[in-house]
Amino acid sequence: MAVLKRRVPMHSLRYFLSLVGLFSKPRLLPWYARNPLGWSKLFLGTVCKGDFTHVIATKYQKGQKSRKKPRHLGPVDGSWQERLADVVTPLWRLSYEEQLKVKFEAQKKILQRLESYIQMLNGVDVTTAVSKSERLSFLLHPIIPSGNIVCVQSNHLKNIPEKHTQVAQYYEVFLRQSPLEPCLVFHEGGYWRELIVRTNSQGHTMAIITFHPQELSQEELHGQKEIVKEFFIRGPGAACDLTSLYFQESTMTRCSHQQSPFELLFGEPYIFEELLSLKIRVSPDAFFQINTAGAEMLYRTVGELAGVNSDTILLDICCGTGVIGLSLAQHTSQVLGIELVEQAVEDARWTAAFNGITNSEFHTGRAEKILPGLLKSKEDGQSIVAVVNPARAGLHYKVVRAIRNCRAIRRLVFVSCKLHGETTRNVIELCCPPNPAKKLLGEPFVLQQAVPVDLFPHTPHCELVLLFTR
Ligand SMILES: C[S@@+](CC[C@H](N)C(=O)[O-])C[C@H]1O[C@@H](n2cnc3c(N)ncnc32)[C@H](O)[C@@H]1O
Repeated sequence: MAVLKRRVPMHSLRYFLSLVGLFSKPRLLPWYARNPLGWSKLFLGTVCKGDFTHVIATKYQKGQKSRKKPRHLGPVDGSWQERLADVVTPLWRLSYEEQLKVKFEAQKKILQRLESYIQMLNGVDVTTAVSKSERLSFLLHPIIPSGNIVCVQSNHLKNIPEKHTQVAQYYEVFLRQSPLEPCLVFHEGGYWRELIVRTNSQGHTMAIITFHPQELSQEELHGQKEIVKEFFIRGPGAACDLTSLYFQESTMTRCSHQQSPFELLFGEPYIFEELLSLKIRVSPDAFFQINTAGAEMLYRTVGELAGVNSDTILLDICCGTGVIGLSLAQHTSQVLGIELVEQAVEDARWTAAFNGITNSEFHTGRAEKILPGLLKSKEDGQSIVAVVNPARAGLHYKVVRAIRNCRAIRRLVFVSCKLHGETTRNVIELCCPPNPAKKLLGEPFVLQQAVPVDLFPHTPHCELVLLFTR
């Protein structure tokens, strides 16, 4: 059995005791464009060609004849370890310089397609030589490398810290001795589901176990919690020296704290991180960037592009634990944060109070519900800078519409972890000519600058910071 990380989530590393990931189809990545057509065709994945695994495998196995082998009997190309590395960290064979080049070109291609589409919407003839050229009308900065590349040898995957590997390995020991089956495929039963490990720069470690209770009684469930707690306090797992162990009983694939509470089995309830001179509190349900040094580079970039001053109201939409707004609070008149996850908002309020920040206000709930009303109450001529940092699903169209129709917002910083699908639609709706049918009435934004920031070395993921003004 191997301990695998199945995907690269934004806020933590999850481990699954399953080889399922290795058999999944190669995922297509959006870096190869064909002809620019409609935006949905352009950006929704249908025009992608190839994937990193394929490209790298081709590069390294030229001249080798392909052999057919049954998929379940053993590795076809290279060792299992290499295949796993190809799936989880497809760029691992490239030098870091080469990785940055690949990522920069990928971001540039996406921006070129986006720009020509926006030009087309605005009536520019995209067949002319200038618009067909590779030049962009806005400033695309060189990619900012990850601040701190940590290449720890842990299960041979370069993006997993040693501590995470250690906790995952002890969890595996625990699972092997448990009479209850692990839950490998959600709908196929089993109890022990995911392990999420979070570490901070001081080495404090929070582990969160999600567990499917199946038919267990409350008493039996209590018994299991005691057993796993004992394993990590006094049993072999004590070697991990966990700062906290959380347990979430979960009958859905994903549950918020409200749906099913994170129960602290032992230790400290929070983990703290030092970033941009702030001490930040992080709860188990709150998002936090996985690469703190890289995140600092990202937030500095956002701060520079936001260009706030003491008269500015800074809107931090999808603010998580509030780091972006709070790191700029002293340069603004007020910070207004909106965030869906209640624990993250509580963290943001705690962080503001602990760091002596008194000009911030955080709202819990969906941005699409809160923002329109919040903007109405601020229509007194004061300039507003908006920063949006949505999850991969992008912003709800009501958020885009509220921003677009608020005259006080002349400057917008959009942090995208994946300029794709809905996020591309967001950008188009921010920049297209006024469209009464869609209630997009305000002046269009113009993309001025784009800065790719690499938070995820060895993987194809890259953050992109976009500055729009009007
Ligand atoms: C990529 S994270 C960014 C968080 C924060 N800016 C940071 O850097 O830590 C996206 C955040 O958006 C929140 N979110 C998702 N959907 C939302 C919605 N409809 N309204 C408000 N926040 C939402 C998530 O809970 C998550 O905290």
